[in-house]
Amino acid sequence: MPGGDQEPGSYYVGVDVGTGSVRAALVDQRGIILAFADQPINRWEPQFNHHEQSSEDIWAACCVVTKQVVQGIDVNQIRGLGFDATCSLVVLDKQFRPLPVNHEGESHRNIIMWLDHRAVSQVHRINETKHRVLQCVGGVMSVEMQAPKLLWLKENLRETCWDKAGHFFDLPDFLSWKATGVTARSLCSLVCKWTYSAEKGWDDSFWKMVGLEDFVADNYSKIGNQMLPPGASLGNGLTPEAAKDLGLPAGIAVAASLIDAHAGGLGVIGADVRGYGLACEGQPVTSRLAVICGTSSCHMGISKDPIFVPGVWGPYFSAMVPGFWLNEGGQSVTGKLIDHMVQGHAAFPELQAKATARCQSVYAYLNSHLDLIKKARPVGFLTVDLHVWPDFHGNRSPLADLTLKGMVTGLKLSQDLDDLAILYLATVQAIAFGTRLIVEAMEAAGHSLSTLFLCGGLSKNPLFVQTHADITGMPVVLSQEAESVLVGAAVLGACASGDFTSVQNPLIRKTRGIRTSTLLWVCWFKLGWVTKLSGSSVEQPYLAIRCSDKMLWVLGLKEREGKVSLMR
Ligand SMILES: Nc1ncnc2c1ncn2[C@@H]1O[C@H](COP(=O)(O)OP(=O)(O)O)[C@@H](O)[C@H]1O
Ligand SMILES: O=C(CO)[C@H](O)[C@H](O)COP(=O)(O)O
Repeated sequence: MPGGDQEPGSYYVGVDVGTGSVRAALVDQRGIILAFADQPINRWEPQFNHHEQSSEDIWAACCVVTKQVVQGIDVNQIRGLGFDATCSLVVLDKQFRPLPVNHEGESHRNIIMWLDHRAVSQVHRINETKHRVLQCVGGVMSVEMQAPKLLWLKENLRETCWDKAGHFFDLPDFLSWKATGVTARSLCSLVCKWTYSAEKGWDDSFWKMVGLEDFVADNYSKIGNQMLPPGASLGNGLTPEAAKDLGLPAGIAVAASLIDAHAGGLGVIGADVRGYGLACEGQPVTSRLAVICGTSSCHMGISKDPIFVPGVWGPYFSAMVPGFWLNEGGQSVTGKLIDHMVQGHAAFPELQAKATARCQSVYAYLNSHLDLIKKARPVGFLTVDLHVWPDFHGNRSPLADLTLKGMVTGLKLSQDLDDLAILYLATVQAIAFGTRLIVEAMEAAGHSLSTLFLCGGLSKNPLFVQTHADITGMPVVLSQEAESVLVGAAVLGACASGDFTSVQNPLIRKTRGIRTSTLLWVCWFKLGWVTKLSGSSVEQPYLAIRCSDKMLWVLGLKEREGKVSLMR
C-alpha cells in the first residue's frame, strides 16, 4: 500500500477463516505481513455429507489469533480490521444465540458448512424452477449455496431451528456483525451465494417459487435488507465487547467483509508484474485469473461487461473488484482430495515416519520422492498408466453436476511408497486438468485469459503450481506474500479506515489501466518468483488415453463433444 495520507506507522489487521483454520495477520501500509498466527477450528460430520461448525468456536479462534499478531505493538496504531471467511451458513435465534442445524439438537453446531451436501433434493427442486436468478449462477444452482440449505432447514428442522431463527448470516457477515453489532450484509456474500442482485435487489418471485416466501413476508430482515460494498466502514467500528475479546481498541474501523476466495482474488489480481516479461504486463487486468486453492479451488476472473459461462458462477457485479463483473469457477475439493488420497493410502504411515525423520512435510517428501523415481523421464510421465477423476465431491465447474463421483483407473496390487507418490501425482494432475476445463469454458464464453495468479495453502506446493502451469499452458504467478488471502482481508480494513482514498490516481497509472477503488492498493507487492512456461512438459492427455466411450459416458462427458475431444 504505497503512498497515501495515512498516519505514519499505521497497521491493519486481516482475519481469514478458512475451512480448517483461522488465520490473522498484522499488515503495514505497504501491504507487508509483519505478524501471522493461525489456529485450527472444529468441524463435525455427524453423517455423510453433513458438515457443521460452531460460530462461537470460530469467534474464539479469531480472538486468539488476533491477540497473537498484535502482541508487542502499540495497538493504537491499528487503523482498521477486515474479515474474510468461507461461505458457510450461520444460524442464530432472535436474541443472536446459536441454533442447532442438526437432528441431535446440538446448538453449538450452528453452521452448515459450504461443502455440506445435505440439501440435494432441495437444490434439484430449485433448479427445476428454471427461475431467472439461476442465470447468474451458471444456469444451475449449487447445493453449496444458501437457498437449498435454508429450504432444508425449513423442511427438516422446523421446530428446533427454523421457527426460532432470527438471523441467517453468511459466515463473513456473521464476523463483521460480531465485531460491530451491525447486521448489514456484504454485497459479496449476498450477490454470490444468496441470489441478491446489486442492481435489482432481492427477487421476491424466486423465494416464493422455491417455498421460502417467509423471507419476502418479513422484508428479508432475517437474511439481510441492508447491504454494503466490501470494505465499507461498519457503524461505529469495533464495539467495546468485541474489542476486549480481540485485544484491540474499541472504535477502530471494521470493514464489510468478503468471502475467502474473493479476498484471495483481491490480494493477488492487481499484482505488479513488470519486469518478468509476462504477457499480462501489457494487457488489462481482465487477462488474469486468480486461483485460490485451499480445501477447494476457486477460479476468479473479471470482465468489464457481464459474461455468462455455463457451469461457472456469475456474472456478479462488483462482488470482488469494484466496477468489474466477476465469474467464479470452482472445484469443491482439491486440497481436501489430495489429503484424502495421501492419508488413506496403505503406505501413509511409512510416508509420515520418513517425512518426520527428515523434518519435512509429507508433501515436500513426496515431491522429492517423485524426483527420485522419475528416472530419465519428466515427472509427468510417471502416470501414463494411472488416472484419477477428481470429482469425489461432485463437479462444481464447468459440468455443474453434484452427482459426479471420483474414480481411479490403473490400480495394481502393490501399495508401497512409490505407488502412493504416483497416486498423489495423478491426483494433482487431475485437479490441474480440472482448472484447464474451467479456463477453456471461460474462454469459450468470452474471457481472454493469459496468466494464473495462485494463492492459498496449495500454492505452497511447488508440484501443484508447476503442474498447473504445465497443464494449462499458462505462466503462474505467486506473490511474495504467501498469505495473500490475509492481505486481501487487511485491504478491507485499510479501506474502511479511510486511509487510502487519496492514493488512487498514482496507482491507477502504475497498474496500466486497472480501475478500482482503493481496494487493490495493497496488492502492490513484489513478486517472489514466476514460473514461466515455454511449452507443456506433460504430454499425457488427462485420464482418457484408453477410455472407452462407455467410460466417458460414466464420467458425464459424452454429450460434451468439445471436452471429449480434449480427452482423447
Ligand atoms: N506447505 C504445503 N505444502 C503442500 N500442501 C500444503 C501446504 N500447506 C497447506 N497445504 C495444503 O493446502 C490445503 C489447505 O489450504 P488452506 O488454504 O489452509 O485451506 P483452507 O483455507 O480451506 O483452510 C490442505 O490440503 C493442505 O494440505
Ligand atoms: O465457495 C467458495 C468461495 O466462493 C469456497 O470454496 C469456500 O468458501 C471454501 O473455501 P476454502 O477452500 O478456502 O476453505
